[in-house]
This record gives sequence, C-alpha cells and structure tokens, in this order.
Amino acid sequence: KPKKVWTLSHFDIGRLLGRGKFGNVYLAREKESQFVVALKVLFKKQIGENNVEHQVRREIEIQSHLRHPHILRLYAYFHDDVRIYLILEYAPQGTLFNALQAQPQKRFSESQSAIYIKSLSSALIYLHERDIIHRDIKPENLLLGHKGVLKIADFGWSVHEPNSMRMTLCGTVDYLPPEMVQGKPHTKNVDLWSLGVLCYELLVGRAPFFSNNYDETYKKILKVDYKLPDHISKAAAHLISKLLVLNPQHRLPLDQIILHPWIVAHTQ
Ligand SMILES: COc1ccc(/C=N/Nc2[nH]nc(C)c2C(=O)Nc2cccc(NC(C)=O)c2)cc1
Repeated sequence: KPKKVWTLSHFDIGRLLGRGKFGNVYLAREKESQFVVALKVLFKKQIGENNVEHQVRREIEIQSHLRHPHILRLYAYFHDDVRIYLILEYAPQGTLFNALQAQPQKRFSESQSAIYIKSLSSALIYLHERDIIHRDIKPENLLLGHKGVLKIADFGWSVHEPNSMRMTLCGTVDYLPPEMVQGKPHTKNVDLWSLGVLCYELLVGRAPFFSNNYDETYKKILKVDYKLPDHISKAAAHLISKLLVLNPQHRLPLDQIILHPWIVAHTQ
C-alpha cells in the first residue's frame, strides 16, 4: 500500500496535551476522516544539539511496526525544515503518573495495580520476543486509553507535565536497575526490575528507593534497600521481592509474572 505523505494541513490542531524536552504534544484531528490523534512535535534543532538523530530514527522505526493493545500506536510521521511530527494514538485518560496523583491516597488498589502490571507484562513479552528492551516503564511514560486501558507510550522522550516535580535533567533515577546505576551493559532483565519498581509505586504511592538526592537513591538501589508498608498483601510483597533482585538473571521471568498468584487472584 503506497505510503501516504502527510502534512500539517491534513490536521486540525487542538489543545496542548503536554510538554517535552524535544517538543510538545497536541490533540489533533485528521480533517477528512475526523480521526482524533495526538501529534507530537519534535524540533530538529534540539534533536541535533543533543545528538539524538539516530535515536529518533531508530525509535520511530521500532514504534511504527509495533502492534499490541498495550503499546501506543505510532501511525505515521512527517517533517518540515524545522520539525518532525509523530502521528500517535490518542489515549484520552492521560498519564498513569497523573492518575496516581489523582487517587485519594495517591495509590491504587491491589486489584487495579495487578491489572496494570499484567497489561505491562504482556506488552513486555511482545517487546522482548522482538528483542526490544528498556522501554522506560515509569508512570510518566504510561498512558491510559479508552476504559483506562494501559499503553506503553515512550519513545525514549518522556513527555511530562510542566509541574511533574520528579523530572530531573535526565529524568527520574528512581527506576534505574543496579546494573545501569553501575554503568554495566543492560539486558532485557532491566524491564523486570522496572516492573518491580512500578508495582511498588502503584501500591504504595512512592518509589521504593525514593530519597532527596541521587547518591542516596543510588546507594539504596545497589543495596536493594526498600521497605514495604504493612498494608501491602503478602502475595504482592512476594512478587515485588522476586523482581527487585540485584542479579538480573534471578528476576522472575515475564511468563511467570502473569502466572503469579497475586496477578491471577486479581485479574480474571
Ligand atoms: C492535562 O490533562 C491531560 C489529560 C489527558 C491527556 C491525554 N494525553 N493523551 C495522549 N495520547 N497520546 C499521547 C502521546 C498523549 C500524551 O502525550 N499525553 C500527555 C503528555 C504529557 C502530559 C500529559 N499529562 C496528563 C495529565 O496526562 C499527557 C493529556 C493531558
């Protein structure tokens, strides 16, 4: 099927959805079909200045071929002299980061958390089968579609609210696994660690190794130094303890995560 060449004139541009380091995300509607999308605008100048052209190309190449219910679609892309435009699936309920903040106790129930972890695990199985790793699964990079269906939405450029305090110049370090903190090469098992960090954060409302400065956080990560509040069930605590494991090879594999009693108990 010949590739359609898209231009900005094919779209009505709507409100700003969020800001990012390399550009902003706007609600948009394709004029002919009235199909609603999210249009992410990346500035070539910033991309050039930060030497991430190759990363942009690779991320677009990967993302445009992925088809999974829990991975945000990249439908197409186009560019002009100044910007690159990504035509992305629109997820109406916004980021999981925002949804977490909106919770009365800033945390989700065990059932809701298990549903999110199962959705993510199935997306990661799909990605790992294709040797795609390190999808940077933190709440800022996860979106909620119709009916609150979770979607991995990162391109490697986490798009964040202007006020998401956790953003540092290179993004939050809370989710880094020990091997990456030590600058060792990372394998797909980094995703298992991040899944454990996310599971903790969804249930508790803060990251397991959170502290006020990088060095403190790094120290805690390398010692796997975290505590679980009493309200966390034994089953959830068990799953987290099988993911926040120093040795990447000893982390619970994805196919066993979706069969874990805590996941099974909450997702039928
Ligand atoms: C400010 O309140 C909002 C509520 C919902 C949204 C929905 N965004 N949905 C998206 N679909 N596809 C993409 C890509 C996006 C997206 O990037 N959203 C986005 C980006 C940065 C920040 C936020 N903020 C929130 C609160 O979700 C959303 C965006 C903003």
